[in-house]
Amino acid sequence: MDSPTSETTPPPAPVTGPFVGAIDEGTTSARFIIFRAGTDEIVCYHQIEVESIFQKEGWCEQDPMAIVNTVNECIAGACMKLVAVGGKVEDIITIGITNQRESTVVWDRISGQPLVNAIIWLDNRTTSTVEELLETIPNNARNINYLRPLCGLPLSPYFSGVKLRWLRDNVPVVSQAMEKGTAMFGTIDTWLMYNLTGGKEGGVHKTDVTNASRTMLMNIETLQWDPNLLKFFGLPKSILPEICSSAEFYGNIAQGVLKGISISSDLGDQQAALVGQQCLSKGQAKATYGTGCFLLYNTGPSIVHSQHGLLTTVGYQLGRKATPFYALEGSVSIAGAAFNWLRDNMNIIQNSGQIEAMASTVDNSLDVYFVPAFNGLYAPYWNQDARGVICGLSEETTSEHIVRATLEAVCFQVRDILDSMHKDCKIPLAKLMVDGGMTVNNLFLQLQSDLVGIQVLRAKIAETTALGAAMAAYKAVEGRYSMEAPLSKSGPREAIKPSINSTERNLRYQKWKMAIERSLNWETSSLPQGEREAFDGA
Ligand SMILES: Nc1ncnc2c1ncn2[C@@H]1O[C@H](COP(=O)(O)OP(=O)(O)O)[C@@H](O)[C@H]1O
Ligand SMILES: O=P(O)(O)OC[C@H](O)CO
Repeated sequence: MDSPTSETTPPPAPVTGPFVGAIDEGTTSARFIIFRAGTDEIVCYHQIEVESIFQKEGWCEQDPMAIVNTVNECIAGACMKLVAVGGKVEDIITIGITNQRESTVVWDRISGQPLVNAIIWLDNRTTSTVEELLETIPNNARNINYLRPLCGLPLSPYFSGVKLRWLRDNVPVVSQAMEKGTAMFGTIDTWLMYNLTGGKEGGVHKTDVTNASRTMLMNIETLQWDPNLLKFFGLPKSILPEICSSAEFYGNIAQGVLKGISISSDLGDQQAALVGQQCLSKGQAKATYGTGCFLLYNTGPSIVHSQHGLLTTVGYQLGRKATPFYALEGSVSIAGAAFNWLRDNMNIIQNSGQIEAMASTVDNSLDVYFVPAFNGLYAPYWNQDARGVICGLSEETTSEHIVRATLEAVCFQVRDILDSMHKDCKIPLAKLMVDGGMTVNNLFLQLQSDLVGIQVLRAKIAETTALGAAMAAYKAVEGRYSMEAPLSKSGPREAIKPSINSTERNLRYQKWKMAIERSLNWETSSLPQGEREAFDGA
């Protein structure tokens, strides 16, 4: 006999297409998300963590085949869920790719197999490569900004060109393959796309302007590989992928559940979030808080060269003939990753679900300041010799204060970047769109608003990065997608306003700057003169 509820509640209607899929391959996890086409409505998704390998101090690698397998598992998992709710996989009209940027893969053209593990963007092994490259700059200038006019970036271990040069100099199997012309280079988008479209059996070798703009090898004006940059790094052009726009036909998927479906977009994850957040006009900015934190400010079609430590990067180019939009970027290498460290190395937390509750048990951080400069400091300092410090410890300090200071560290780093953006762009930012894994934390967003003194607007959906890739893919296929107003299933953005006064804010920021001073140039082979004498005399 039917229960009363089954008489009154009809079974849910099966979901109907068309759909657009997005692969989001982040540093911590990969996911495949299926959106209802032309909207921000998530129909289903599947997410799996990706393991990082730490072989030596400062090194961070991932297994390229594990990345491909994880993405394939995510695709299969999400498609199963789609079918379970009555949707049809053949109604996925196209997919897009978005990815952790700068991470570097080199593989063999004949076998299609990786020659080494992927060097992840966070990896710091190339500090000595940067030193060597600085020595080659004319007139003994040793200027980290020497290449900025060409590529918009300072010389730093962060970028793919430096990692590739390290591989050439240190891994014989890579240098030999480069010489023989059998090596292929790609960032994670390129590697995934090559595998999805057939691998050694005709897989495409392409990237997009946003990912290419993070290699130090692409000319920021021509959007092509630059012969002078290739000469500086001593790298052959034959290993590089073709640079395409962020929204166009890339190729068809060769096998698996999505066989025959096209790939129509490719964007670095931070640029995809800029699109997904609808920051499509000059002057709009967003911050994404994941493993790292990345603040991008849309500068429209103009290239703005930062005088204050920010990066000039391509924001997006939505179609072969579309005007490229540029962005100023402030990159913070350690944001959510600091909590992974508190969990895995310090045992202070067991999972990220505890962070907000723990930090809320105390009213403040009790004057504790944590600079998590594990692999140097990125924007605006670009100090590869900085290392982490925790200052202001007292007998009263508890784990809760340290957890709260870790949240505040991310907020202060964003203040550093906003101050630089203000100096570069002259106009102070009135509000900041935010997204990413850390933004589920309400206390964190309040602290962010308090410590920078502006309104923070939480994204309507958590998956803005994937949404940006899906929007770009749909635009490539349909052309008519209204980027300014996607059909939105969710309400207005939640606004968080500052709750402390500027005197308190500025006082706390001064303390942060003192903590920063203590972290800079820590990694040094020789002690400064005065300190060495004091030590010798002891
Ligand atoms: N409630 C939380 N509070 C603070 N940080 C969090 C919270 N939940 C997750 N995180 C952090 O967010 C990061 C994961 O965010 P995500 O956007 O998925 O990263 P990615 O795109 O880099 O893979 C992790 O480093 C984790 O420590
Ligand atoms: O993995 P995420 O989301 O922190 O992003 C990594 C960045 O793309 C690195 O530049």
